Amino acid sequence: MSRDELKKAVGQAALKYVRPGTVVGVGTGSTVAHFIDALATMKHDIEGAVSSSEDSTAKLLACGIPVIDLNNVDQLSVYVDGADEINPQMQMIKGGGAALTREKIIAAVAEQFICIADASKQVDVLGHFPLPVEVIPMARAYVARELVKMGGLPEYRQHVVTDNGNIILDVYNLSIVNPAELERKINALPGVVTVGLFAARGADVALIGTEGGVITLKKGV
Ligand SMILES: O=C[C@H](O)[C@H](O)[C@H](O)COP(=O)(O)O
Repeated sequence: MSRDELKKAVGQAALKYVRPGTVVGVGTGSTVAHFIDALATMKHDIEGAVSSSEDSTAKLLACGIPVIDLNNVDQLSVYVDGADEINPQMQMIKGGGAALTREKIIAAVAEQFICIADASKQVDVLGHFPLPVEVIPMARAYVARELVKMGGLPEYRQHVVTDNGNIILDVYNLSIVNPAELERKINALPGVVTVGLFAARGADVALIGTEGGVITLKKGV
C-alpha cells in the first residue's frame, strides 16, 4: 500500500469516534484531508466542525461541512489530527504544516485527541523530525539564540507565515528525552507563541496505518 493509502485508511477509521449531533475538532494536513473526505459522508449527522487552519476550513466548506468558531463551542468530544512523529507515550511533534498553535488550542478543549498517522510517524524518541516553533516575527533572532543554548539548530522556515501572522523556526539536532520539560522550557521563552511538542496534552487514541491494517493504540495501555 502507498503512504497515501495508509493515510486514507486511518482517516476513514477515525469516523467511528465521531458522535452524531456533535461538533468535531478537525486538524490539518494530508492525513486529515482524508478524514475530512470521510466526514463529508456523515455531514448531515453532525452539527459542524471546529477547524485548526485556513486550509482545513476551505476544505471543510468545500465539502459542505459548517465551520463553527471555537468561541461558540462549550464542549468538543473529539479532535482528530495527524502528527509528524508520535512516541509510545502518545506524545507528538506537530506543525510540519505550520498549524501547530491552533491545533494545540483545539486539542486543549477536546475531551479526546485521536491521532491519525501512517506507521512511518512512529518513533521511540521524538526529535528526528525538526521541531517547529511558532514565533512572533520580532523575536526570531532572540528565540533562535535561546534554542541554540538548548542544544538545537534552529532554521527559519522561509516564505512561511502562519495563519496567525507569525514565523516558524524548525529546530534540528534535538533528541527529546523529556518532551514535557522541553515543551515547558520553549513555551516559556518570550516571543514564542507555541512549540510543536504535544507532550503535556498528547493523544488519547492513535490510529496507525500499517500494511496489515489499522492498529489502534490507547494512552496508558
Ligand atoms: O501543522 C501541521 C500539522 O501538525 C499536521 O498534523 C502534521 O504536520 C502532519 O501532517 P501530515 O498528515 O500531512 O503528515
